[in-house]
Amino acid sequence: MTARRKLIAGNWKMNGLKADGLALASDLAGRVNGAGATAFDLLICPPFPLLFPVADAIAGSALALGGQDCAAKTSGAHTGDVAPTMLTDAGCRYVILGHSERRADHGESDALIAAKAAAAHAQGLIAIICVGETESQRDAGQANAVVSGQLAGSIPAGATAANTVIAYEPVWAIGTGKTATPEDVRAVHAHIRAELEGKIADAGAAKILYGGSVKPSNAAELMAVENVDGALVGGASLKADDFWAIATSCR
Ligand SMILES: O=C[C@H](O)COP(=O)(O)O
Repeated sequence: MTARRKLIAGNWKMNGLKADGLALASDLAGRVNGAGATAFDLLICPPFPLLFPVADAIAGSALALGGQDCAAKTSGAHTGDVAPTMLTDAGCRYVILGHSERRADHGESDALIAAKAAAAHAQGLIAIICVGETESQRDAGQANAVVSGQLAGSIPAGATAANTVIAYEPVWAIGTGKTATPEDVRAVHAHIRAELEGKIADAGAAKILYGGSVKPSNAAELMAVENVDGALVGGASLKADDFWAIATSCR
């Protein structure tokens, strides 16, 4: 099996003001700095207004920074949008794209997500492309088909294992406390691994994260599942102790 270093990503979503974000980021940077060699890379994705101050707070640390979205365009008359260059200017290495909350709240299509990912790649960002089925789709036995369609439509030409991470997030498990069973996760991640062939260069080295109610009590079991190469964590990433416990459960 290809060895893939774990990535533990914290998606703060629309939570926290400057003081909260700086305290959390500084706490995590201190833990990363003091940990020595780890089995994981740690990433935080704060809301846009916090990127610059958080970048200053974690400067010199191995804690990585990412955005929660970016535009498909590089600049211009696009009110409210944030260009990939603005993320790199703020010190970001990663950007989350196609999160189910963006797909639902903003009507983002697979084609738009692919365009955003291509724009992110052009600026040297690593795109974390999110996929996952709803509860009704799972109940109808469509989980793999839905994920296949999202992968086919959302991964741009030029994607490689170095510039693209896939996050499998079953919508029904996000923020609900319902976690997919290790067997559910194993089956979908194996399906995604097979689907990446031909869509991502060096597909066997591409990371596939699991997201959806990951917490300290279930992290070790989930992170041990084959083809689970880390986690995309929402609620539990807002508490340093919980997020660090999830990360250090990686072996
Ligand atoms: O991006 C993170 C996911 O939506 C998971 O969120 P959650 O850990 O709060 O369920």
